[in-house]
Amino acid sequence: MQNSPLHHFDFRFVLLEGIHATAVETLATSGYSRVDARPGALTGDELLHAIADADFVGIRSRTRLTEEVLRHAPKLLGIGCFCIGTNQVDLEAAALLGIPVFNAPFSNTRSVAELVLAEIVMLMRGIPEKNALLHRGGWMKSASNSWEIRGKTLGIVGYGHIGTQVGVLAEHFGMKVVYHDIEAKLSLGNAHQLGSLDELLAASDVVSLHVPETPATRNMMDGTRLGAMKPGSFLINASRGTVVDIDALADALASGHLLGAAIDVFPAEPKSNDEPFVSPLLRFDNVILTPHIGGSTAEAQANIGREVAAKLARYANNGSTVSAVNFPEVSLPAHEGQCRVLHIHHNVPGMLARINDRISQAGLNIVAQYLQTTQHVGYVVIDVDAEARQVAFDELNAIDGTIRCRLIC
Ligand SMILES: NC(=O)c1ccc[n+]([C@@H]2O[C@H](COP(=O)([O-])OP(=O)(O)OC[C@H]3O[C@@H](n4cnc5c(N)ncnc54)[C@H](O)[C@@H]3O)[C@@H](O)[C@H]2O)c1
Ligand SMILES: O=C(O)[C@H](O)COP(=O)(O)O
Repeated sequence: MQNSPLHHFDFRFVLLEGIHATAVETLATSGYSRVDARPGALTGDELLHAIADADFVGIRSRTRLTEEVLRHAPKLLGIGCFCIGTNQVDLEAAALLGIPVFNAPFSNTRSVAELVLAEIVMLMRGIPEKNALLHRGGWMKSASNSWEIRGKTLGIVGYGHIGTQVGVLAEHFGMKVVYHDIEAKLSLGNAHQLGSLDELLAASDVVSLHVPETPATRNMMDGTRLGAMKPGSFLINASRGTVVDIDALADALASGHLLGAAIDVFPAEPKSNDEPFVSPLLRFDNVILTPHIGGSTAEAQANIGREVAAKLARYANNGSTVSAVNFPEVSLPAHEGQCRVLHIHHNVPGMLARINDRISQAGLNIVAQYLQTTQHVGYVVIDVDAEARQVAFDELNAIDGTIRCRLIC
């Protein structure tokens, strides 16, 4: 990793995956004009080459930033996930390399919730298969397997930002809402938290998944869990593709145990719009397939562009790490008239004493000091008078255990 007192307005931002233009506008407003914005996701050597010289990288859900990839970007100071999910980044490796990761935890949640509501109505009316048949010239005017959603039970798995909104919207349609979450949650409206996932599966006419990708949610909906759903019920997944065993879902649809599904996310997704999509679900007319567009609305993408770009710009020119998902969070005021030294270090015993010894031995006057730690990483921010900046930087940068040191004046 390179530690340097580079002027912060020289930073280079690389934005991949067609991040909304509001990101570039927001960075420009903050004084950053060196922005390389590209349309698609990159992999392999193309990715390494694109980010080799970047100070900041912006991605969405498709770009994998593994430890190996991060090690090929020695200047990298910060990562912006212009989406909710951050599972595509090795968060721990990033933290140990001194790289905070930011995301947009709320901006696209309403878009996902609206899509899920529409899918509940479509599935329970049998619209996907009627629509497919009609496109092939078939006419299936029938009320068989066609229901109002009023009075039916929606089971929400993962009652977070999206799950709660789905619940509220579903109640407006007259649905009964039950949910399962590993945390105790405040129930909105008349929603009712159930003690276990199995209880929820047995009670629900529609199950909608809104959990993050974690080891515990991987294949959470396997053959056994799908079998535990009510006969003739429906499954919706707009969370992460790894949460559902797709082959087991295909079996449950083929046997008629499930009457339909709406799937927006897949275990393997094409890297670009030019790659073909392959799935055992292609043969089912009663499955709504969407290409991971739950959060892809104009409103959501414009808001995400602004939100994450603002977080990156704030970290670049102020050092604030508020809402970083992998890093000690420090909220910093402006530092006009002073210089700010940002010191990221391994969180080992005695580190703060070492920092303060260095500062006092150098006779530096500290105007303000901020500290926050996580299990492995510590982040100290020190404001000093402008004339002391180089000494302060050199002293802190020389401390054993330093991961990264940066000066903002
Ligand atoms: N399809 C899309 O385009 C799209 C858009 C946005 C978000 N997402 C995905 O949707 C998911 C949910 O997003 P969110 O913003 O609501 O997240 P959130 O963090 O606000 O909520 C997730 C909830 O799941 C719960 N949870 C975690 N592990 C669980 C488990 N094993 N069992 C039950 N509950 C568990 C958490 O306690 C939390 O309440 C994420 O995976 C996110 O990446 C997809
Ligand atoms: O995590 C998210 O916010 C969603 O999965 C959307 O991802 P996207 O920005 O790649 O559409």
